Amino acid sequence: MDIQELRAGIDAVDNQIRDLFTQRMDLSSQIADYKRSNKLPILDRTREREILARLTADQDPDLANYTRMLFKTLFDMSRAYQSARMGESQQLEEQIKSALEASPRKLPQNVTVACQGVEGAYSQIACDKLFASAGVMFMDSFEGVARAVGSGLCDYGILPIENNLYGSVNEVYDLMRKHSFYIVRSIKLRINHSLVVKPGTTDGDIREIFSHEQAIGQCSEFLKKYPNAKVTICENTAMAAKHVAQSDRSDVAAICSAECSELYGLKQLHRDIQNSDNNYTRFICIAKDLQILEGVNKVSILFRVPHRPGSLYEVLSTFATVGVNVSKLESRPIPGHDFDFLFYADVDADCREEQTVKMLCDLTRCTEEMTFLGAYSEA
Ligand SMILES: C=C(O[C@@H]1C=C(C(=O)O)C=C[C@H]1O)C(=O)O
Repeated sequence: MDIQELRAGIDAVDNQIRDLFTQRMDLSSQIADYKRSNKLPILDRTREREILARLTADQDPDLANYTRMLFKTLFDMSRAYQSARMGESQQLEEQIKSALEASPRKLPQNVTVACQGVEGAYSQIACDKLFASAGVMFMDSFEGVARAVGSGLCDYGILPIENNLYGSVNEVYDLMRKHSFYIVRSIKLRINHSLVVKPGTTDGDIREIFSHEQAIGQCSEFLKKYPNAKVTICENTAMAAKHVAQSDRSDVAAICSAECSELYGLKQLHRDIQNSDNNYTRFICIAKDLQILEGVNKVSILFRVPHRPGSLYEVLSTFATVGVNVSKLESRPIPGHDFDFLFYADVDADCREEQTVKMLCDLTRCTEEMTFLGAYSEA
């Protein structure tokens, strides 16, 4: 057969592919309508896997790889079509616009704020800096804080998100996907830790040291001076201090703040024991509904991109196109999904600007999943 005939064959096949593609996209769009009415997510990975398995089952293995590539691209396009149909980006735009009109200018003061731990926790110190006269409710866990805000029990919640020496508080990042809340403010707190004991306990007595794992990590150099002491992780530094204060033992110590030491009647045996003086923890203040307060200059999002070359690049280039700096990019594995990751990004952008809203809408189109976590300023 000569090349002209072969190409005529390809043209005929292409016409069929084009018509079948149109038909497929039309069906996909109808599925989008069904999903919208039934509140179902766009992505159905199980269904996609089933399609790939069925189509490649009796194919030559070499060709099966190409079939997989072709259909993964078709799925991407089909989901993008569904998301445009469902108006995800339009919903986001409207949500931001109505929050800009309805939000208070500043954080209201006579409110209830959920903090993890007990009196004296660093979260409470962060809370005191943000709210002059808030009622604080202490929760057992970070998840408890997220739940208290989600259920409306508390107006706001404070959660630690990262430390510049020890890194991210992974549990809090994981909560952002599990619970629905928005970041409305963030605050950077300088952290100075002390080794505290009950009055009378001396360095030579110490056999066990209690603290939160972040504080233990931040004081790892100092802890080398106590090779014989067991290090025990607690939920919170304030809980560690309370535990030491209430213990009958005189061979225990805690790592916590100076404020906490005073609160529980303990003695600071050593101050400023963190590995570096440049030790900061960022806390986020969360609310159930989106609130965009005055002076916002940061935006946080959570997203997932498909497993194909260039998909993360596409997201990053969306930021680059509008000249937006990415101040943090974190990835977290998705529980139950092998080697599937979620990305969390903090970007320096002003949500009151049209181009930021447009950028966020563009992101809903080039990601498989994208959640707007809030627009806020950092103190
Ligand atoms: C069309 C659907 O939505 C998505 C797209 C799919 C496709 O194009 O075949 C399959 C699964 C979903 O991720 C569907 O749920 O069937």
